[in-house]
Amino acid sequence: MECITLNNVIKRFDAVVALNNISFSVPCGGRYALLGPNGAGKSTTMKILAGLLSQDSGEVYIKGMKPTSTDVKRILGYLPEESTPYRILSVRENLEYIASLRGLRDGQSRIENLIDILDLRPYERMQAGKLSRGNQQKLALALVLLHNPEIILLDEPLNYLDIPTQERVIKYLKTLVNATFLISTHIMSIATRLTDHVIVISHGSVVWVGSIEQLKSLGREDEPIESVVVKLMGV
Ligand SMILES: Nc1ncnc2c1ncn2[C@@H]1O[C@H](COP(=O)(O)OP(=O)(O)OP(=O)(O)O)[C@@H](O)[C@H]1O
Repeated sequence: MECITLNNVIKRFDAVVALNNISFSVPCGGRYALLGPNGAGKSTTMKILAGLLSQDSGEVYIKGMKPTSTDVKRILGYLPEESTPYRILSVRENLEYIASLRGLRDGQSRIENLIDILDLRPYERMQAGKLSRGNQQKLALALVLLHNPEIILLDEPLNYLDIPTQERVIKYLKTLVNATFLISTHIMSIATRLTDHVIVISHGSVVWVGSIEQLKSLGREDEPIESVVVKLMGV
């Protein structure tokens, strides 16, 4: 079954065609990276999938449902590229507020667990607006993962994180074996560690889809995977 589907999606911002008839799908349980040069349309795609932007034409489904539907909001976790938690609430208050909005029965235990996994314990009483950028990113990730979403859309998830935290986050995301992932990133090592398939887009259209193994096999022996991706992007 497909958990993420885009069929012939077009999105314009005035004269700019951000998405130009883009189509791809991610099977349920799939772990896909979305790669593309600056301005290719990755964040626009993610925002449409999260129900925050509407397409001009084409079809978009999350598990067969429209992204704006309440049922999708229950099962989807979306991390935007520049995520900002509620600045005047503390780390713990942010988590408690979202747990309560989502009506989570196991909210308290999930909050404790994520505070530990993301190493937020020393900052739990600090206002989010006073956190370092990296600690804000950790909180943003915790807020996205709090309800144990089935479909996880992450736009540059490891931005600002120090290396030990990157490793913790990678380890944790790997434990979520039943979730469907679409991860937009510019960093190939993040794609290869967190996903097993890639969708390469350029100028708002898909130019290549395949497994990381297939991607590697396109290059010469010892050719860095980044170099293969650059050729596919046509930049
Ligand atoms: N709100 C907006 N208003 C006008 N143009 C926009 C808007 N959002 C995106 N665009 C344009 O749409 C195109 C695709 O942008 P998008 O942010 O989706 O690309 P991206 O692949 O995420 O880029 P990057 O890797 O630089 O983050 C770009 O030309 C961008 O300038």
